[in-house]
Amino acid sequence: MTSTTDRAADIADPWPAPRALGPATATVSLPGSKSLTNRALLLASIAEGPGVVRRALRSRDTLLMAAALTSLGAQVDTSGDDWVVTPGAFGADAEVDCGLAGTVMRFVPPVAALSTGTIAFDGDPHMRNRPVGEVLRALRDLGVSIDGEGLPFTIHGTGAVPGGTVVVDASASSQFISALLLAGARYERGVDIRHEGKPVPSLPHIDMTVAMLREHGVAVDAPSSGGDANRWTVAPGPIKALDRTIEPDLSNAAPFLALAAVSGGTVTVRDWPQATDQPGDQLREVLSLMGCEVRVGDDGLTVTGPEQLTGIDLDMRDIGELTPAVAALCALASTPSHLTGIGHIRGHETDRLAALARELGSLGADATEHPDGLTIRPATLHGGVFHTYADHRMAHAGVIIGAAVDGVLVENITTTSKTFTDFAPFWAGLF
Ligand SMILES: O=C(O)C1=C[C@@H](OP(=O)(O)O)[C@@H](O)[C@H](O)C1
Ligand SMILES: C=C(OP(=O)(O)O)C(=O)O
Repeated sequence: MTSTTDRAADIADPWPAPRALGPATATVSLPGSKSLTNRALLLASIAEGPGVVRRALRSRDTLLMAAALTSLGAQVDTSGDDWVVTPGAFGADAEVDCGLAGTVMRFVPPVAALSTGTIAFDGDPHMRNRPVGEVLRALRDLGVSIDGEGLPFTIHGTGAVPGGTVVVDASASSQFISALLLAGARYERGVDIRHEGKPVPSLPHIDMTVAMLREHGVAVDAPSSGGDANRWTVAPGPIKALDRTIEPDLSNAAPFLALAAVSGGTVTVRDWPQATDQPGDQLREVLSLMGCEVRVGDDGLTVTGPEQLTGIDLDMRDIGELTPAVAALCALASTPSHLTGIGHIRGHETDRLAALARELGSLGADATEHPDGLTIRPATLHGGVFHTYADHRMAHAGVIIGAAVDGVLVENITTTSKTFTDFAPFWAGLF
């Protein structure tokens, strides 16, 4: 994990991003998915018996999730690659550090509400700006006692949650819906959630939640499986214990595949699943649209970059977390790009639309932010410092540009440890 001293050193001494001097060729095995690992850990902690999360991602976000569940009363053995989770009585008073992990700040409170203890939540300085009020409001409506409207907040558990129907505006984050669904089977009446508001982003992440709940034997109705639009229900009942294996993180594949795209090289990501709920799978389509050759074979997903990348017009509402990497590719494309549907990513690890426009612009890109997206036109880029705002995916954007442009320095490269421990040496090893 990155210490405060390491972070200070990174800021004083930004990391020279390796430059691809010819077509890059690489085959990589990537660490596990953050979204799958944190859902798997949480569900295992409230299941009927001990479970195993194989090939769990070991990174800041997942260790924070393991620590949070442990402080509630579960046992999470993170000593090997396969993490064993033993549910326990949730009764101790606890303090939960959310770090900068949306999945911890949104997913843990609905489970903490099952405790008889008092659970206090806080996190990194920027975490206090990220939206969570709707989750807390919904939990109050479902019968939970909470002090606070946003981070920091405290849950006063009584050992049971009545549950029932609730209306949520999830236009700021799909995680609001996933959070309530993940705990809902353990509520006395389950949950019946209706979304009211602008469209919900990142819908594939809610489908991931629904699929994993069903694998645990939970009965779920969802719009994507024939249910009413904007309505999700979970029936009360037991959560089966499971032994499951985590897929590689396909969103974190973005910089690696982008390396092929910007260098005209060929990169293979091993163990690309044939079928998956991860939105990162849509990189196949995005990279094809930009002119890459993309094929899935027995060895994984292979991308070969074109001579020149083509810009794209793309609604990214479903795949907002891919925006920094895609925006970096757009800044290197020979035609304009319009990325839309992503106003909500202003509430991610940083305001990603503002940060991308500023940082790509500081390297010479013609990038304009709009309320719900970015326009990026062709321009000649140059070196300079790329600031990351403690955002792992901003760092990915920086290294992608740095692979194609001389003299790019990425500030606070170790912020990548949020979802990828030792990213910098791994990335440098490809050059
Ligand atoms: O449920 C999840 O695991 C996630 C949902 C998405 O959040 P938003 O809906 O807030 O974009 C995504 O961006 C985030 O990286 C992970
Ligand atoms: C938005 C992201 O993370 P979080 O889970 O913290 O919301 C992300 O990883 O791009």
